[in-house]
Amino acid sequence: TGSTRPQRLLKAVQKNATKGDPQSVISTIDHFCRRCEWAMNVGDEKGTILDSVVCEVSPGSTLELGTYCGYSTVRIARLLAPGTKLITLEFNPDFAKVARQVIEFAGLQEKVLLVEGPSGDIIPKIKEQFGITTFDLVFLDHWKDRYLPDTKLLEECGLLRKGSVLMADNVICPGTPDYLAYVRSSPKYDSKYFKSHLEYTKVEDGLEKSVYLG
Ligand SMILES: O=C(NC/C=C/[C@H]1OC[C@H](O)[C@@H]1O)c1cc([N+](=O)[O-])cc(O)c1O
Ligand SMILES: [Mg+2]
Repeated sequence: TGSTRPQRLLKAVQKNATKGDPQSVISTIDHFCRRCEWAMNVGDEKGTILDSVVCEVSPGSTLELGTYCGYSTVRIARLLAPGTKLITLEFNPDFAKVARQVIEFAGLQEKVLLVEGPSGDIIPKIKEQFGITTFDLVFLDHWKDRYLPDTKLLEECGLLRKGSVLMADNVICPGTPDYLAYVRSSPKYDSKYFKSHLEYTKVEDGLEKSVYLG
């Protein structure tokens, strides 16, 4: 049977990027998505905004929801300080298989813990299983109807602290209306919209940065 898009994206990385060079992996994926096949990576325009927030927060502990092919995993992990880690959750085993290879090709496997399974099941186990107290940064990029329930779950599990930053992709396209209404109206959050475009297109999309106030 034929290959899948994630597999073709991985082949492009293995062929064109430089092993151990995260920037070349990022550039190769962006080129592949612009010139060959669109794929749902956060992309270079929103990625630059995400980079600036990662650098500002300089997180000791980071959670990513929705790994897909590992593009944003590489973007974030390349900016993390030595000794700090990123936990990324992916439900789809085929995506996880590709992502592991992309992350390894970038040479970032020591900074990344990829956990396969449904976020709703994994989040309540994170404290005990991975020795995390709270997350300094959370990047939400998984199923759009899971952003709100998983955010409430993070609160309930005591995984957020005063100042924890949530960065949410796709708040306009495909859209996460219930999540957006929640973080923009709740007194527990200070929320700000970074207007941009859907990856590799001219369609409006953006990132919502929400600081947990405790
Ligand atoms: O569904 C999106 N992301 C959620 C990913 C869902 C898949 O990955 C996690 C889960 O295994 C599921 O199979 C998405 C969709 C678009 N889009 O334009 O359709 C753009 C984006 O940036 C997106 O993150
Ligand atoms: Mg996305």
